[in-house]
Amino acid sequence: MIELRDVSHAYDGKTVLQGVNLTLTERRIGVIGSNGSGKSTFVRLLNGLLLPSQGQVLVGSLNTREKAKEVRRRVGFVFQNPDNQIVFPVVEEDLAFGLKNLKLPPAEIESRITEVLARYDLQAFRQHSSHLLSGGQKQLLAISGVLVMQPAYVVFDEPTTLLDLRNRNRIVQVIRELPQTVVAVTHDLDLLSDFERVLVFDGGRIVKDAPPHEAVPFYRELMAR
Ligand SMILES: Nc1ncnc2c1ncn2[C@@H]1O[C@H](COP(=O)(O)OP(=O)(O)OP(=O)(O)O)[C@@H](O)[C@H]1O
Repeated sequence: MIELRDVSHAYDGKTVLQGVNLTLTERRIGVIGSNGSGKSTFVRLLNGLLLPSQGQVLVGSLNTREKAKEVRRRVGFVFQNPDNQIVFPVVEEDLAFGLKNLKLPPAEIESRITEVLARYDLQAFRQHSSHLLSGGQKQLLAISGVLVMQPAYVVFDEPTTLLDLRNRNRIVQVIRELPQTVVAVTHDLDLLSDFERVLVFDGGRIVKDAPPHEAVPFYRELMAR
């Protein structure tokens, strides 16, 4: 469970998120809203990438303000652009980085990397240059880098925006199959069809919190005004 208690956030004195009180227990939670409505700010608060200017964010019993490292281990974050996430020049090294930081035994590191590469059909790319992968493969590698850490939650910030339709469909399938709790910011409304809960942001506030069959039409109407 992730809980936000009276959370607000400001950048340089300008409030962009206000009065957010939420308990997130569902397995699939979507976040939609216009450009600049506060979606990315909201999801960055969930894993302690950002700390709230006011209020508290709790992941289980962990306060993001006090337990940043533990929170980040439990809440993985996949950025819109995999180039911002892929750090190492070789696929295998990129996947091993976080695991080595955890000081896991080499055999455990090896088995986690082998498993995730097999899961996403990337075995042939193990020794490949990570930055020479295709856009879709890079997004899979970025997701793999998060999954090897075995987080309980995975947050996606616009995971399909940069992808062509085939790769977009692949990533949608990957998200569907994840056993983890997923929170996804998206402008790709079809992605949300099987989600349980959708939060609609407008001007830094949540203006609708409902299942997709209610929240998506509400958002379409809001954008048509
Ligand atoms: N690091 C920052 N410093 C200052 N202002 C910021 C920063 N990040 C975001 N903002 C501002 O905060 C507001 C909310 O931005 P945020 O990125 O959370 O919105 P968003 O809903 O994710 O938008 P988009 O759909 O365009 O990605 C915007 O006005 C944005 O310009």
